[in-house]
Amino acid sequence: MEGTPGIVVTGASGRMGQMLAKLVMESDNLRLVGAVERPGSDWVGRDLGEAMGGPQCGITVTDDPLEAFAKAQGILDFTSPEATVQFAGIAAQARAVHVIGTTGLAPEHLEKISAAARHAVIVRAGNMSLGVNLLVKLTRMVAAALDEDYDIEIVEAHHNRKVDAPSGTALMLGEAAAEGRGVQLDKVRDSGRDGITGARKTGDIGFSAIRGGDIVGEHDVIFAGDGERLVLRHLASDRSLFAKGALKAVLWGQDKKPGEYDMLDVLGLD
Ligand SMILES: NC(=O)C1=CN([C@@H]2O[C@H](COP(=O)(O)OP(=O)(O)OC[C@H]3O[C@@H](n4cnc5c(N)ncnc54)[C@H](O)[C@@H]3O)[C@@H](O)[C@H]2O)C=CC1
Ligand SMILES: O=C(O)C1=N[C@H](C(=O)O)C[C@H](O)C1
Repeated sequence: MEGTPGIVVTGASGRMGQMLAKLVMESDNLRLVGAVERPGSDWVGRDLGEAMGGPQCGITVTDDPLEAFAKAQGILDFTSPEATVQFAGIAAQARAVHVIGTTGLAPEHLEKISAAARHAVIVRAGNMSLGVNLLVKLTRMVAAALDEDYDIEIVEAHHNRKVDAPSGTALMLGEAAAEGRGVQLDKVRDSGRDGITGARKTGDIGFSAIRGGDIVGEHDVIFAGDGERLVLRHLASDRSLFAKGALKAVLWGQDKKPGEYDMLDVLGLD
């Protein structure tokens, strides 16, 4: 195990954090060297393995990312936009590969992440699964092949704890559809219809979000024309799918030049 990249998992008590920590501990290619939680979390100061309901693993959860990142070659980060921006700066100082799965990032967050990527490798994607990244490519292709007679609607469904909408994946798919059509998404985006909205505008890309129960993540890209409808669909039924993609990304990034990358780069799909 010596010589394999040392990994810190942030948001270690979260749904993704726990999944990532478990997979890194099971990995032959990566070594877990730290776990970070927000100040005030009752996991801080506890052994991570025990806090996850298993045997001790010798990693104490900390709320000090500076100290934790200093000994890491990779950071797996599925937290919140504010935390991710802070972590991007610290990971860049440590020259650690920063894999960002966090969604709900606003333009001001993205700007700061881009600044950090001048000094270190950042891999960021709203969805780290192979299936969704293939769907991104298919969406771009179909949107380029069909004209505006086909209305594009993106429908996503997630668990009832999700805090952002549309999902990061839905936005990736929307960007791909807009690219295929040769337009800018922010000019044609239509999210959250309610009330007397008026008829649909030709060329808009619509977004709808369903929240309920324990749905892991489902996405449909609908191309609705007169007399026919084409639906591209991805259904995730296990979060380990995303975590496996993140582990692949942190290994891939180890020998890359500083810059911003995505999962299409990691998976060789671009
Ligand atoms: N890109 C992808 O493939 C995927 C992305 N996600 C995204 O990952 C993020 C997290 O999702 P979940 O794990 O479901 O949420 P969660 O709420 O279960 O976990 C987030 C964790 O981050 C921690 N956190 C917040 N601020 C922090 C700070 N300053 N320092 C350290 N820890 C901090 C929270 O305490 C919490 O434990 C969301 O933005 C979600 O959309 C989720 C699944 C897949
Ligand atoms: O919050 C989640 O759970 C998920 N978030 C990502 C998103 O916003 O698209 C990826 C996945 O769908 C699960």
